[in-house]
Amino acid sequence: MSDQRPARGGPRRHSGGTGEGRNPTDPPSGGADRRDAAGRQRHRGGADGSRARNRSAEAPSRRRREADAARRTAWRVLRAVSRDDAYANLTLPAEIRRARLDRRDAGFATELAYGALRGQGTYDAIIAACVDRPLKDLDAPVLDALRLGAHQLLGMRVDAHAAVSETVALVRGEIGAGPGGFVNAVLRRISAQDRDAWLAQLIRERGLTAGSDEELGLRHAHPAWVVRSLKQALRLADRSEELPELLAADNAAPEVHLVDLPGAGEDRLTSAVEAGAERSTLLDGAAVFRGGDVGRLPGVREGELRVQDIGSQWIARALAAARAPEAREPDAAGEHWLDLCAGPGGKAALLAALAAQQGAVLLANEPAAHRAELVRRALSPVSDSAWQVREGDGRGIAKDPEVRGRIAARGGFDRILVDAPCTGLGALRRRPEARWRRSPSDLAELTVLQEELLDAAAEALAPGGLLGYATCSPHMAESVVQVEDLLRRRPDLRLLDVHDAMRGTGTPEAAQLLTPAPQGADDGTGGTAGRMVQLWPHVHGTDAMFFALLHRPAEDA
Ligand SMILES: C[S@@+](CC[C@H](N)C(=O)[O-])C[C@H]1O[C@@H](n2cnc3c(N)ncnc32)[C@H](O)[C@@H]1O
Repeated sequence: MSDQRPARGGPRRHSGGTGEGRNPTDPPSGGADRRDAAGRQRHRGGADGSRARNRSAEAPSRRRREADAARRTAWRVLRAVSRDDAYANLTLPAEIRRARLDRRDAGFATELAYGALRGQGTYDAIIAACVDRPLKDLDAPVLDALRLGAHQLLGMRVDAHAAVSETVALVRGEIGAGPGGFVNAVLRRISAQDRDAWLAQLIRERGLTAGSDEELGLRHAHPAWVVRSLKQALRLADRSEELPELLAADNAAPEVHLVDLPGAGEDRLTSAVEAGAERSTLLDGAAVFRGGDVGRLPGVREGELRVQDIGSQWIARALAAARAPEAREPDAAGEHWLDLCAGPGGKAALLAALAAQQGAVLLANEPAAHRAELVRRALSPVSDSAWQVREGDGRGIAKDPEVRGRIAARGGFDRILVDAPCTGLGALRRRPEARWRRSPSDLAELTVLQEELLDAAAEALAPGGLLGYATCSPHMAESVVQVEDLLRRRPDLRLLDVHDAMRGTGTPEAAQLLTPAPQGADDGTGGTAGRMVQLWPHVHGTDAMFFALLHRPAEDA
């Protein structure tokens, strides 16, 4: 049996629990498989379909047949992601509720599922080195279990014995007895060396050069094309040497950030601070919460205290506070604001609250009906005289007769936010599976949509108005290049230095962290990047949000 042979790559670190194990080169799938009454797959075992004779060193009565609830929850999340293209951040809370996990187990399931998903590319490379066939030939449920096992062994402080035996129990309970031996044997091979040793082996075997996109991608579990995009964006910001830090930050769980909607009544932030949150050092009205269940904080259920990345808050506040160069009015009273891509309503809620304070009104636009409903819900704590939701394609907004009627007197909207659909490469911390699901081909479609939304916004902008363009992606094609292209198509627009508005709304500490890209740098973008802001997880603790501010000078200015 394979577990009796020295494992590849070094001495065994532990003896393993079940003692059961088939050679990992035995197929776990194929014609020999059958399903039980519950539709779960049962594996008969060997390549020839004969019943496996892998017996545990433990007595059968002592072999665990069921996984613990936390591991089962994590496995279900991985199954939903790989089988149904589900989003882990939506599936996980539902699975945690379904399994009624307590706080500790919920934390374990979260770390397990998110870590296995984030690390998938690297774990798959390691698993592939332990089996003799392409991973696509493994049963998907078995592969998901192996990923969970690999993350426990190489990415968490889980005892190796427990990692192997509990994962095998998970496989037995959820898939069938047959693949239990296979999984046991593969995990034992994986456990033979630690993550660094595995990386060194794979890098050596693949002949990867240190610091290459492929080597960094393997080391930090990012596809090479994503590494390349982030590298380019960092170079533009004169932060090239920070790439490993950024990649590492993408693999860390983001902190929970809170925003207290201004004008919503009591000071919810103070209550949150009393309950353990810390006021943000970057932005007034924001806090960081590390205390677990955010739902128990006063105001969260009512939607007045909201979970929102500080980068998003900062952008909404900067747009609301920005002043056009020729602005005559001291404030935004009487202005019409537009959030063109509002769903699910994070920035729209803050914008609406700020609009209400300043005597402006916000139109929040979102084409997807269910997301438009989320926007309505997000805006509900704010007086409904300050906002309205439009359900429709943002590209047609300037031609919508109802919208035209509303803004006719001002000649357009005074402030527009285009928080465009994008690859989300700036929010990889939040969406653990996204990096493996996205591909460079997504860019082609998204950049066309971004361009069309920007054109529509420019058309709907009033003379003297401000247009904010945000993406949750530092990819140059979705950020700086979009703005450059818009300026070429619309010579009536001017690019403002958005640092002024960002510094004006952030704390002095935040202002210090805003280092503009070198002006006039030979960056292939015309040197305008210095007037746009790129936030970074490893610098600002926010998502890698991009923000640029444009202005349409009034004709008489
Ligand atoms: C990045 S999200 C916006 C996030 C939002 N601003 C927030 O802070 O919660 C982009 C949104 O644009 C919407 N969208 C997609 N196509 C659109 C279109 N043609 N016009 C307007 N919005 C669109 C998506 O449904 C999605 O809700």
